[in-house]
Amino acid sequence: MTFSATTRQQNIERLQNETLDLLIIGGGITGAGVAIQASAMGIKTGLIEMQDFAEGTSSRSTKLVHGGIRYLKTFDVEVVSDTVKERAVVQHIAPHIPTPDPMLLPIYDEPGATFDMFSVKVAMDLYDKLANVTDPKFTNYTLSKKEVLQREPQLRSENLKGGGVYLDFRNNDARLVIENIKKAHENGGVLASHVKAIGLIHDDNNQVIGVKAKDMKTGKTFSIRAHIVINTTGPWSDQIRKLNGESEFKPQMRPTKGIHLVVDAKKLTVPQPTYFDSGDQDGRMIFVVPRENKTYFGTTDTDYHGDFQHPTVTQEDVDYLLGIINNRFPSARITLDDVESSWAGLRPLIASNGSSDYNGGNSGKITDKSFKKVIDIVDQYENQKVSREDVEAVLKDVESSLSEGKLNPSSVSRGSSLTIAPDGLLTLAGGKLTDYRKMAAGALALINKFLHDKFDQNHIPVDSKKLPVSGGDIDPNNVEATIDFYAKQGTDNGLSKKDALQIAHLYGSNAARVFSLIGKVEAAPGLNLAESISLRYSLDEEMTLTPVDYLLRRTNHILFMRDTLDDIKDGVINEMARYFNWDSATKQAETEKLAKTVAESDLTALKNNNK
Ligand SMILES: Cc1cc2nc3c(=O)[nH]c(=O)nc-3n(C[C@H](O)[C@H](O)[C@H](O)COP(=O)(O)OP(=O)(O)OC[C@H]3O[C@@H](n4cnc5c(N)ncnc54)[C@H](O)[C@@H]3O)c2cc1C
Ligand SMILES: O=P(O)(O)OC[C@H](O)CO
Repeated sequence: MTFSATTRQQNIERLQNETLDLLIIGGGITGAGVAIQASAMGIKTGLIEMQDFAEGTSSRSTKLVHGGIRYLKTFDVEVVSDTVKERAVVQHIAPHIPTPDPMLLPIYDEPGATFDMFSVKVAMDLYDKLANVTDPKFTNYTLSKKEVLQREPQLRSENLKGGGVYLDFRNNDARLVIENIKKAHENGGVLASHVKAIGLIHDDNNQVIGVKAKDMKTGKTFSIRAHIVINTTGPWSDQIRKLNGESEFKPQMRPTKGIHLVVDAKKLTVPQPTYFDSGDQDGRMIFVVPRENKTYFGTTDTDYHGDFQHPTVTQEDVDYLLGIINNRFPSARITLDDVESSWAGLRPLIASNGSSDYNGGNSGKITDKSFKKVIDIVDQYENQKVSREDVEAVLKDVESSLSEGKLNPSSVSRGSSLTIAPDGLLTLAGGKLTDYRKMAAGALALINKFLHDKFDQNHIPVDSKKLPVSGGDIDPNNVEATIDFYAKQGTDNGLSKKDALQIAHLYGSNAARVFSLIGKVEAAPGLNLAESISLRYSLDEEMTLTPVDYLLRRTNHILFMRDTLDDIKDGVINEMARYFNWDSATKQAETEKLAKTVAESDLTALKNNNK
């Protein structure tokens, strides 16, 4: 089903001229999850995303679908319980994306260790129980020190006590977003990338009835009308909430930056995803994950106040991660020059989330000073010396100062929150990518109620656990066999098995649509047939508008296939220039944007500084 640059133009026209039931601001995983469910329920749904879909946090994660076993240590059992159960759900609705891949958790006997051999078994048993993991192929087990070193001989052996192995899933975060977006489009949703909400529109009762929007490609501004508006802008959530001019605006978000570095697997070899304490007693745990023939590792967790659209990797971030990796894998001796690619993203943490709280509650501790303030003001109120408003003012002040006892970023709960502002603006923020479906289901229950109560609409809820994403028409219990089946359509039409499998793994059941281009699409100059049909499909059906969209988010070329990137990038640019009929200035600008993105990814500036 066409979902192209032309569709984008048509959808912008529709957004200007039709009143929606629901407008979603933000096209990361949270917005995409709301869009697929709302559109499937027959709710007239629009979504605007100011960048490319998934260009925010949802393409910059650790690329896992996981329950966060470390959150058990801060007793965030609710987050773990919700997210670990969601792993299997996401794998069922998007079988070609999350892949089960048991995590190895080496245990070191050192101060501040998150787990020891006893507690890791307890945690893994709880983790499996919460997720109802019963398949002996995936239930957890422990390893002796010798067994751990047999698996990962580069690991430091001093103080190593053994390890735990438990099920988690590797993921392609940006692919999960675009497959939700495409399905929402297939369901009748009206979605457009590079459209930014720049203002809220209110009726005479100061209720939000739409947004002022800006086409970021043309600069043209226009209005979009909707009965309900939901803010799913992740780290940007406060910026949207501020648009309604709330006089007593209190920030809700506490964005923290996390970075990842990618090296060749020959430099750092792990047979499976591996997860261990940083060793710095900072509450951090670090992932090391194999991907294609690379290994990536991360992540940091530092409060961030910079440019949300361009979080960058700093020398300090690199030093921190390389220090940890070279301590844990002493023979690897990874240096900055070994880094082939990288990425930086912002967690949309809820500031008031205490370390053991979920859904935006606030079990954070307040200081004695604030506690005394509350007691005094209530005492004065009881003696009719102050008004109720005076009490409310103090309580509001204390609530916002909950971040007084600012938790270490890694102790802040990864829970989500769904809030309604006085003008009716909904905000769905926080959480993890893993529980996007559940977060969206919660929001849809509220949206459906509003549409019923205020607009007399009756939409039958869908079981989102059984709502496959685009490309997800695959037996979740028989993924490899189904992928092989699809790949055969490629080899039957002359593709190599490797190329056919790569397309089938990336596009799932949509691989059939990609292979149907064979015979219609020639191999473009500088590209082989497989890359040419993959690119054409992405241009026609994934609203791919730029080379960066294709090489960074729709495929893994920039992050995990760096060896062949230089061979194909000119072919991609030339084919897109032909497809879009770019003039030379546009082609030059897109070429420069790609070069800038690749230079940022491979840390050229830091490497030059170190010369
Ligand atoms: C380093 C790191 C590692 C992580 N690892 C994992 C992991 O492995 N597994 C996991 O489950 N979770 C992980 N997470 C968490 C997960 O990535 C996030 O919870 C999730 O991606 C947030 O998605 P979102 O849609 O809420 O936000 P985003 O993906 O940021 O989407 C918000 C979108 O809103 C758009 N936007 C902003 N303002 C406007 C506007 N005015 N108009 C229109 N659009 C606008 C932005 O461009 C953006 O695309 C990680 C996060 C980080 C930072
Ligand atoms: O938010 P953290 O600290 O659990 O880190 C995110 C991980 O890298 C994957 O979820």
